[in-house]
Amino acid sequence: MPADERMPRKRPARNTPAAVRKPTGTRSAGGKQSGGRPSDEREPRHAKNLPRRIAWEVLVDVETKDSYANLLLPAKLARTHMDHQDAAFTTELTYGALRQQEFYDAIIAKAANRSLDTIDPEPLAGMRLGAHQILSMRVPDHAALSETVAVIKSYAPKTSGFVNAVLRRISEIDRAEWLARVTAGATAVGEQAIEYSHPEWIVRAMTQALKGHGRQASELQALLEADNAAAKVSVSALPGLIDRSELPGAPTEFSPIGVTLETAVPKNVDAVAAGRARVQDEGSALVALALAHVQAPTGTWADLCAGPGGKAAVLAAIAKQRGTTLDAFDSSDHRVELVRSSTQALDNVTTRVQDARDATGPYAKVLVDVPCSGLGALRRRPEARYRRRPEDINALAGLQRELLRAALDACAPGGVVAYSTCSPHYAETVLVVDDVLRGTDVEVLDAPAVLAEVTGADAAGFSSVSRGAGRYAQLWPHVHNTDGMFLALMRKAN
Ligand SMILES: C[S@@+](CC[C@H](N)C(=O)[O-])C[C@H]1O[C@@H](n2cnc3c(N)ncnc32)[C@H](O)[C@@H]1O
Repeated sequence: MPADERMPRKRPARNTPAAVRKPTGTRSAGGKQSGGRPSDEREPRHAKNLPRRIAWEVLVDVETKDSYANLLLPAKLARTHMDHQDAAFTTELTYGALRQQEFYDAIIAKAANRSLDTIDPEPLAGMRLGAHQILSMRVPDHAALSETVAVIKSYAPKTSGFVNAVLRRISEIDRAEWLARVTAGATAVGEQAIEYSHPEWIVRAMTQALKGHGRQASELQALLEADNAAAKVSVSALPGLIDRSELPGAPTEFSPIGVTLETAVPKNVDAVAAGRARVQDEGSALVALALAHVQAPTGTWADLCAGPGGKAAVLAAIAKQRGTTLDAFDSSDHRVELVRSSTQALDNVTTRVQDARDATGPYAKVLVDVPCSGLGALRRRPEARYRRRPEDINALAGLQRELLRAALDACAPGGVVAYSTCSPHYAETVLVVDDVLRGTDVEVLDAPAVLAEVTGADAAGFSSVSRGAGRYAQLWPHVHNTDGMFLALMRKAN
């Protein structure tokens, strides 16, 4: 395929208003597929059009089986022998179509002149895939159409004419004109929801999060755009096991132990395979590094919500350098298994399948990286935004508070607790810490200043300058190019 097919097309500036919301769900029309999908085992290794076929399969499974694209796609790619460019093209097709699904669905509903819940998942996935190539990538329209329809023809032949007709209609006008049509009459929030494919409640929550953490509401567009951009793949070199200079890629901007991989595939990096380095968002690395950096009494450290083990691996590596050990808890067997794998190169970790609310300690340092909505990591989990519900925030609020209280209880006098989320949502971050600390003599440490010492960057850039006198830290995808991690550091009284 020509090189420029693989490049995302630069998005033109947005314009006008209106509504339309996609329904998904049970389908009846659009033709039932009759070809059936082959299992991966039967795939010809160098099948023509493999990127589009794999992308289409992932989209169908995300829609029909609630699969996670960030788990399914790498597994499928690992079974092929694609070169780096084709793998990147497949990833852009899949993640791009998912990230902008609400926008494409609004367009498909208009172009097909029918409600989406009357379209079967297989042709719908083909339309989303085609729409992404036509409206957001530099794929020539004729290739986007014919190659996408060819995939549908092989596996759902009775629907290929329908997919072809809809994609043809989509290709007749440009993205800006479609945007104007599908947003005509929408409220300002509704318009942003469609244009950036974020459910309205998330648009509102992000606006509130920006304001709540002391930033400008005018940054919203940049934040939503960052959620729709491909996230870099970064790897952390576990301190004491390997130096980042020994890894391929460029040094990360903030984390002193990270590199950004440009062309290397993580599983092909020996140090990753051997457990001496780990794929990890830079923001996650910074949370672990910040806790490790703060002075505390000697003694064992704990990670109360450790699975799958990214931060635990960094903490354990540093704990080993300091002659101490890490207790890693998780309530899920499977997640503890992942922690064992992430810390395979270290011998100072005890894993515990246990509800961390029963942790006893005392621990010198405690990380509590609580279960959260994940709204800060939408760029890495492209379908998560459609699965999350506003009520999830309240559902997690009690557990988040209980886990933070348990962390403080399990912490030794004079010890340090780090509370973190991969969400900037105000109710999961500032409100939890403020609530739990009210009436206690726990000291809130200056997390932005600690991050400044770890990174060499200016503390103000990390600060959540709302409550907590600027002592909480909030990272942002559109500012730091990291996941949206929140960090509060606290010292228990002696
Ligand atoms: C945000 S993830 C942690 C990510 C991890 N720190 C990392 O960096 O790889 C939250 C974890 O908390 C675990 N969890 C949820 N409730 C828990 C509880 N009551 N006790 C211990 N772990 C819990 C979940 O199974 C999940 O693995």
